[in-house]
Amino acid sequence: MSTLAEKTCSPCEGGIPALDATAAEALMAKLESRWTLSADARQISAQFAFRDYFRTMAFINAVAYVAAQEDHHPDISFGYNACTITWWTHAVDGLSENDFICAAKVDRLADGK
Ligand SMILES: C[C@H](O)[C@H](O)[C@H]1CNC2=NC(N)=NC(=O)C2=N1
Repeated sequence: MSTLAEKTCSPCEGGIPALDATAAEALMAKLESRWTLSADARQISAQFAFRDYFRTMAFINAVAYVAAQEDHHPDISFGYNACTITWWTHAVDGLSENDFICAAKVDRLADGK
């Protein structure tokens, strides 16, 4: 669906502004509809449901692999058969394009594309 998934994260150590709500909303349109933008436009998150604990953990490990490759790391919460992935860029205390690149890569993982 998205060429965002073909991009690579840029190292981010701050010094740039976070995306504003308008820019974040424009990038949201490139992600699958499972993603929601927080009310303050500083985070995006999505929930993923699975049949069992093993499948949930397998997906989380795949996301962790993407995070390690991109050097950009999500917050992840999980239970027996679901997990929530939240992306934000600590260095800018809000969203950067990196978050959307990683979310698009997670969409690709989840949808087998
Ligand atoms: C240099 C490197 O890009 C930074 O330390 C990265 C590591 N992973 C990161 N992950 C997230 N989510 N936000 C960051 O600001 C961040 N910084």
